Amino acid sequence: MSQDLDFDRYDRIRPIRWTGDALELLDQRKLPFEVGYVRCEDSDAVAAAIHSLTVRGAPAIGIAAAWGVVLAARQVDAGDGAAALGQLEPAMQRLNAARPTAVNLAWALARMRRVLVASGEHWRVLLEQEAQAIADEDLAANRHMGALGAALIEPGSGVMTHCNTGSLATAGFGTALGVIRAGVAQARIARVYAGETRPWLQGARLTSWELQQDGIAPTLVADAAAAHLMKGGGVQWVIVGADRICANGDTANKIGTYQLAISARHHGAKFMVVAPSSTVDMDTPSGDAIEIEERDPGEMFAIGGVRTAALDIEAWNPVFDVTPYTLIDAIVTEKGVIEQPDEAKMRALFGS
Ligand SMILES: CSC[C@@H](O)[C@@H](O)C(=O)COP(=O)(O)O
Repeated sequence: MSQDLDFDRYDRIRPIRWTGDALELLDQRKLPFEVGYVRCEDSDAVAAAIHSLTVRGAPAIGIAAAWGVVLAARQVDAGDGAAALGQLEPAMQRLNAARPTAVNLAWALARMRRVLVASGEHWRVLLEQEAQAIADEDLAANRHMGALGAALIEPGSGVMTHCNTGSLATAGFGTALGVIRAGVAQARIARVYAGETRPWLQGARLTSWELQQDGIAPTLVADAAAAHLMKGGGVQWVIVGADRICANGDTANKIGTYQLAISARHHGAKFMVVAPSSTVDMDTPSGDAIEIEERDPGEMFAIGGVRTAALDIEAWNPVFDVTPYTLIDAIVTEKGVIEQPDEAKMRALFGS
């Protein structure tokens, strides 16, 4: 099925560009009104870009961090990889601290560490090759997951998605949005609803814009409209990405995902999580052990620089939540699909 898709159609947006001497990041704070790249010439600039959401989405921040290590290596004078690792460790720890919830960040840095430990005098070349491999593997995984996820959807279905999980959040094509792209191309999906995703509006600004480039017209809904929409029967599948999938299948994703899962179960809609295996964290037993990022409450007081909240108030701004595995109907990864996930099925596919 995936061979039928013209992937080049979907490969126009690239949030991360390696120029050979710098990392260029599509500035997602300004999309869709300004399309421009921020140039990072050292690893701390990459860490700052990850923290500020200039680059965002679990796979994309892992890829950016890997290139950040390549940039950090420019400041290092070492004869082999093991010696370089000691000098690179502080920069890697600053990259890792940029955002806590998406495991792809730590996963990509662990891959870079492993390459350093195993490499001799050619460690710089091998490090750069590893960063490119992380990006290339992500794109290939997304294309494969698109076909696997779409196959679960009955023709003519309505789907709802949350946040942005497309090319902007990955090396290309997207996770949940990849399934939606494939599903629309195969006429399995007839309607796409995108939740706004307050407070940062990834759905309203990014997903809507990204789907427009493909000629897919999503219907934007307020996050608060989801239950009402599902009650009317307009949604057969909720399809979302993930920032961390635990050993038991509990899944952290953008704040608001959990209430979509509850609402889907209540209304008889199915709930699909789509993520590469780099998002699976078998070392975290359940969602209770995930650190949930809390961002500046100021993000909730204004939209586009215009104050929308009363003055002198307090706000709480957790930016992820955990959906329990019992509310998930399918976890789609490039390694395969787990329906009605639980720890035994997770361990069978991903080992320990
Ligand atoms: C393929 S992206 C999967 C998730 O990273 C995505 O759904 C999400 O929650 C992104 O959050 P963000 O805060 O925009 O980085």
